[in-house]
Amino acid sequence: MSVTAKICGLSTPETLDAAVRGGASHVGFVFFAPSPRNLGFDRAAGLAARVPGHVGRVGVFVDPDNALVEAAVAAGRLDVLQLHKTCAARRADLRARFGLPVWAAIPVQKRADLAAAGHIEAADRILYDAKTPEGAALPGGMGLRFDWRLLEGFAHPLPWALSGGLDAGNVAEAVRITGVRLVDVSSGVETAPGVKDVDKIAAFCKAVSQC
Ligand SMILES: O=C(O)c1ccccc1N[C@@H]1O[C@H](COP(=O)(O)O)[C@@H](O)[C@H]1O
Repeated sequence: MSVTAKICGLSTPETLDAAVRGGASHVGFVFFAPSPRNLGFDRAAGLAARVPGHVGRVGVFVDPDNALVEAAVAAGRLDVLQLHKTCAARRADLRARFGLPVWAAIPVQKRADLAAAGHIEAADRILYDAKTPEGAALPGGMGLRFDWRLLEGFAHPLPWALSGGLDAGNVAEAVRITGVRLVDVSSGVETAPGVKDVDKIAAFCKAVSQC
């Protein structure tokens, strides 16, 4: 079975096109004001229009209110809600309200963090992401990774994806260790926070295609 990629935090037509050209299965649009990748609705609409039908548009949110999600879903023509720091009750509400699948981010640093997956509710996919430091401005998108060996042999209760510190040079190892089939990258295809790079996107997609 092949491995697919989500390229997250896209904000320009050139880099979005590079992700599509590279064969990404998903593209990610961030709607979180403190992020250097935060998208305005007009820009999101322009990018969304370039995404072909076979590529999923994922909106990335941090405990969002309904108004934000409503505007983002409309502008970004979202297919998926990726929710960070959002409790199960709120995930259930958003899933029902917008009729979209929910990816629940689980921050991982140590084995005990995986317990959250065991009793996950109101999620269609788990996204195991590296835990960012206490007090960090972002719950993801900081290029941090966790020990992938924690996922070795883990009984995943749902479809799942892996993110956190992936790049073209390490994604094959992450796939080999964890067996993941959907990898998610942001910082690893950037030259600076929020600045995506066409060549790095191409290299990441190529590395994933060879897994
Ligand atoms: O990318 C962001 O700015 C961001 C903001 C708020 C929540 C999540 C965010 N990004 C997600 O973080 C992971 C991993 O990113 P990285 O490759 O380590 O930089 C990915 O799932 C992004 O969707």
